[in-house]
This record gives sequence, structure tokens and C-alpha cells, in this order.
Amino acid sequence: MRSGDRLVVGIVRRGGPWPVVLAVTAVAGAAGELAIPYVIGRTVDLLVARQPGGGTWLLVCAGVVAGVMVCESLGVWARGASSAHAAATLRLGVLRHVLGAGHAATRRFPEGELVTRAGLNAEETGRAPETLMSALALLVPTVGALVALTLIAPLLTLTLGLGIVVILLALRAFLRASTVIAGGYQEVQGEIAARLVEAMDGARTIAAAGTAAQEARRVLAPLPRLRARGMELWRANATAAVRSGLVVPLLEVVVLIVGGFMLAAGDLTVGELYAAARYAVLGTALSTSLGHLGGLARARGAAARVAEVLALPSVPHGTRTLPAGPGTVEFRDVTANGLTVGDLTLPGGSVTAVVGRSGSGKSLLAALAGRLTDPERGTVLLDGVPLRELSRAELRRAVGYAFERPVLLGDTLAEAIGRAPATGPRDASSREPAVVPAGTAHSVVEAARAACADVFVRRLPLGYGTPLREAPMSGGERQRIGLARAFAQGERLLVLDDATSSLDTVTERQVSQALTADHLGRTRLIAAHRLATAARADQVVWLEDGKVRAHGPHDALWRDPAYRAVFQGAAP
Ligand SMILES: Nc1ncnc2c1ncn2[C@@H]1O[C@H](COP(=O)(O)OP(=O)(O)OP(=O)(O)O)[C@@H](O)[C@H]1O
Repeated sequence: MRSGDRLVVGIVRRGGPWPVVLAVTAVAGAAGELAIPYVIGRTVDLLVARQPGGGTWLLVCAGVVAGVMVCESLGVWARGASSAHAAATLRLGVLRHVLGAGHAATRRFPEGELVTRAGLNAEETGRAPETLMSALALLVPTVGALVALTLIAPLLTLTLGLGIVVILLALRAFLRASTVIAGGYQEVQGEIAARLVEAMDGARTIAAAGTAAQEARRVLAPLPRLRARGMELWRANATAAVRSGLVVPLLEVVVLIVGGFMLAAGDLTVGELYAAARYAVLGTALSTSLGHLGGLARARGAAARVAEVLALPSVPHGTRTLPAGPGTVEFRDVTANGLTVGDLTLPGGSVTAVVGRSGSGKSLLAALAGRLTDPERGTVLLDGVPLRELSRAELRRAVGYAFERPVLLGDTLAEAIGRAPATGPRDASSREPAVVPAGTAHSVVEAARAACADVFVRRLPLGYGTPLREAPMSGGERQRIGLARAFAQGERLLVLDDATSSLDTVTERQVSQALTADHLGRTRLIAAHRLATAARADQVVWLEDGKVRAHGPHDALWRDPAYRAVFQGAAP
């Protein structure tokens, strides 16, 4: 079975009560519709012959019709609930998986593609139980009609059976073709979304370059392919509708002719002929399933795309916690993505600067130190424990990261700095609710002070309680909030990847001093271009040509002209 179909089956299985409610209402409704011709036929015969029981059968008729209506209403409600439940569950699963897969997800799929797959495609996949059950329910009248006709006049069963085989063949061909076409349609949708997200990301550059019109054309360039796929879908629909639709009137005519002869010969009553004609129509109900099958085809196409995302390997985490330790980081025989780190130790509590020309691998080394990426060879250890063996929570508690362009998460500035609920001592100044709302942990304010963010945060009318969306921040202020987050969260190791590049020289010096004098004595790894950062560090790791060219104190390395050349043209 293909991965998309496996996902559809999984959704039906894990759909809670809804697939069952759908199946029960669909089958009961179909069974009711199946019974209607019989009870009407029987009632007509009794009333025409003025036999006793006609009144009772009239009541039975009313009961069956009412039952069918109730099933129909319940079915509509269950269809909505089933789709919403399945889409929500799937979206959550895809989102968790994408975030768990980390970098691998955005390397494999452009962001717009991921958003389309986790949003629109997950929703389309969620409709699978509804469409599947509705299509399957149409088998009930078909089978029932065959049985009923066999009881009334076996000759008519053969005629109907042949017609049903023709309809089934047309429907199978339609489902196959439209699944492929729907997949292609969704692929183009994802492509357009990916181009759009790219353009939004570079909106400032586009505006500055005055290329908005070209960019709009580039984003919409796949539209003709989208239209072509749409037309193919319509054509497939029309072909199947014509093929299966032609069979229905033909069958009805044949059944009526044969039934008419049988009536004339006295082999059928009027009521039986009426019932036989109705069953012939009911038996071809499958031909009305094109809409459901079209939905199922879209769900299958979408499921295949969602399954590709779910197939991304997620980063496995161990269960170990860290023993007491100073935060010593060891690289043992490490190689990753063309960078050979070999053996390298960052002593607990020390400051290490990573320097090298652009593209030399500073960010990669920083990513390896806190397991944002895994090495292809070798092991990275924190206080003697391989990072791979640490639980996710322990790892993230131990290591704090700050980046050049931090993404701030949470509702308020306080949350962006300290995501975990405040449990430590509260800030003494929390009596000033306007700028430090009650509940803000002392560590959040401390971290903001160290990152030189406290002053500008307090200047905002709502201070630490300012909603992130309303906080007007420059690039440097944003970086300082990112730094504060790292200071507040990393218990043993702080990794700063170009995290002070937007700060002016004075602020950068203040942040560096706070970092150097870190009162918690954490290990610090700083990837930077600035000479001053290297000069203040306990040791410098110098990267060049895909390896560690040298490491040691800055003063010792400075004697090498090639080392000095790394900083030529860089900020002091
Ligand atoms: N987290 C990561 N996972 C895997 N590969 C990475 C990661 N970060 C960077 N790389 C790769 O490492 C190589 C070196 O890039 P890197 O960003 O580390 O250079 P850099 O020295 O930080 O450059 P710059 O000074 O311009 O920021 C590139 O091929 C990049 O794709």
C-alpha cells in the first residue's frame, strides 16, 4: 500500500467515534432508502386489494422515511465533526514532526511547501473518512437492490448486475486518474506558496530594487500548470459522469420492459413492478458517487504529500540527565558537513571564541556544540555525557542559544526571554506592575540587564508585559532580547552565533563584559567576526579550509600574519 493510502487508513482508524457514526448513519440511511420501495409497494398492494393492515403499513412507511431523514441530518453533522477532528489531529502531528525534525525539514522542503502541506493538505486529508464512508455507503443500496430484485424476479438481477459492473469499472478508472491529477494540482499549489513565502521574506529587498512586478510574475508563473491540472480534473469527472450516467437510463428501460412483460404474464403484481423499477434505480446509486470519489482522490493526493513530511526522520533524543559538572564541552573526532573539528575541548566555565572567514564553519561548530545538528562522525559531550543520550528537555535546559536574527516566541517580552513559567524568586521591583508584571522571574530581568535590554524594555509603557507583536524593536534590540533569552535559559553552556553583530560598539562591549563576567560561571562559545571578542576570550578556535587550523589564546595566535588577516576589514 502506498504511504498516502496508509495515512488515510490510519486517520480512519484513529478518528475517534466519528468514522463509526459516519458509517452507522450512512449504512442505516441507505438501508432505510432501500426499504422504502418495498414498504411503499407492500402498502399500495394492501390498499388496492382493500386487505387489512394497510393503515399499519402506512405508519411503517412514515417511520422509515423519518428514520432516513434523521440519519441524513446526523450524517451531515458527523461529516463536519469527522473532518475537523481528523484535520486538527493531523495538523498537530505534522507540526510536531516538522519542529522535531529541525533543520532537516526546511532543508528538504521550502517553507511555503511545509505550510501548504501542514495546513491545506492536512485539511484535505482530513476529509478522507467522510468521503470514504459516503462512497462505501452507496454499496449498501446496490447490494440490497440486487438481493431484492433476486427475490422479486431473478431475471432482473442479471440485467442490473451487468450494469453495476460497467459503473464500477468507470469509477475505478476515475479514482485512479483523479488521484494522480489532484496530486499534481496540489504540487503546483505548494510551489506557488513556496514562491510567495520567499517573496514575502524578501519584501524589503524587492521594494528597494523596484522589482515588485517581476516578482509577482515569478510567484504566479506556475498558474498555467495549475489551470491545466484543473481542466484535467474536470475532464476526468465529465468522462466518468457520462460513462456511468449512460448506463442508468438504459438499465431502467430494460428493467421496465422485462418487468412489463412479466406483469402482462401475471408473474408480477403492480406493487412488485413498482418496487422492481425503484430497485433498478437504487442499484445504480453508485453512479452518484463521483463527488465522493473526487473528494477521496483529493484526500489521497494530499495524504501522499503529508506522508512525505511525516517520513522525515525526527531527531532522536535519549533519556539521560547530566551529572553535576562545570559545563565542559568535548568534541571527539568530530566531522560534519565538510568541517573536521577533530578533538577539541571547551573547559567548563571558559570563554571560547570561534573565528574564521565567512563560510569557514563557525555557525556549524556552534550548532554542533548544542546539538542543533549531529556530526557525521564522532561525538560531542557535555560534562562527559554524549549529547545524543540526553533527553530533549535536559539538553535545552543546559544549553542556551542566541543568533544573529533571533525569532522571538511567546506573547510578551517577558515570555520571549524566559519561556518556562517563572518559578524562581520574583524581581524586587515587581511592585511596579507597569513595567515588570507580577510573576516575572528575577532571572528574566537579570538576563535582560546582562544583555543590555532592560533599559529599553522598561522604557516601553507595558515594559516586560509588552505584547511581542506591539513591541517596536530595531535589529539590535531584537538581538538583545535574543541574548537575554540565552542568558536566562542556558544553565551550563551559552552559544552565541554572531549574536551581537547588530549592536553598536559600546553596547557590544557592555554585553561582552557581562558575558565574560558571567556570575553563573557557564561555559561560553562565541562565533564572531570582531577582534575584541577574540581578544577577550580564554581561547580562540580558528577555522580555515574546512578544519581547525589552530586553537589557543588570542595573543599566541596573533603572531601569525594569516590569523591577523582574518580580522582585516572587520569591526574592532
Ligand atoms: N546547523 C547547521 N547544520 C548543518 N550545516 C550547517 C549548519 N550551519 C551551517 N552549516 C553549513 O556549514 C557550512 C559553513 O557555513 P557556516 O554558516 O557555518 O559558516 P560561517 O563561518 O558561520 O559563515 P559566516 O561568517 O558567513 O556566517 C555551510 O555549508 C553551511 O551550509
